[in-house]
Amino acid sequence: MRPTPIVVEKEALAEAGADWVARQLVEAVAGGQRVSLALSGGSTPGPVYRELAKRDVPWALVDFYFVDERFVPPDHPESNYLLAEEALFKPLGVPPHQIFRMQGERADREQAARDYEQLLPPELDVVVLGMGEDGHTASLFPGHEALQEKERRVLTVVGPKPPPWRMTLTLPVLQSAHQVLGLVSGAGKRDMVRRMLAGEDLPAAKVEHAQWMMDRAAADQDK
Ligand SMILES: O=C(O)[C@H](O)[C@@H](O)[C@H](O)[C@H](O)COP(=O)(O)O
Repeated sequence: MRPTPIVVEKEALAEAGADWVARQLVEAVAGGQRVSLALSGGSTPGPVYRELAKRDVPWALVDFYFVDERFVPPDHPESNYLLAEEALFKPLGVPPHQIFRMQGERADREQAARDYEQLLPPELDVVVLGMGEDGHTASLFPGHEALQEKERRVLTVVGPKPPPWRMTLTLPVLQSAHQVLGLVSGAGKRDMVRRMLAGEDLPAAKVEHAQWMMDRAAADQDK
């Protein structure tokens, strides 16, 4: 399914993004059933989440998941959980049982990913994605083998964007989601958006940088 671009002024992105997510959530819970919302990290979604926290949504029916997480503790400045906690969970007073956190603090990264797979619903209802200047989304980087994964629903990866070690939903999960919002802001991403909308293959994401990150991650692991 091809994405439908919605172009707004940068200052209007938070409002437009919050309106879109709130609308999907309200429609999804119409019959009183629970709805799943999966959140990305990075710098773009924070203002959207803060605006979303002001919207009139039956939040008691929303279960919060994560698109990806860096392998850092949940109180680390680079944690995607911390971003969502400060912008959304705390303002809304979301109870812990509605939050399905990727456990980035765990030493056994592979087991943490497999455990998260068990928490995921068969299909996610609403997913918020970002996009890097290299075209990555979630922690799925152009040229990375994780993009070829067809079976696993959650993988650990080493990415070229630090922090290196991450846990990420895979394409099958993102592609089976009912509603997906891609939040993209900044002139530096314009060409990547154009290439993506044109269906072009994106160039591999700075593999040498990724190699450096892998070497460092391996060295960290050996400590
Ligand atoms: O954990 C992450 O880094 C995000 O999930 C990632 O996929 C993000 O959406 C892009 O890197 C864009 O990040 P910015 O919004 O900071 O440009």
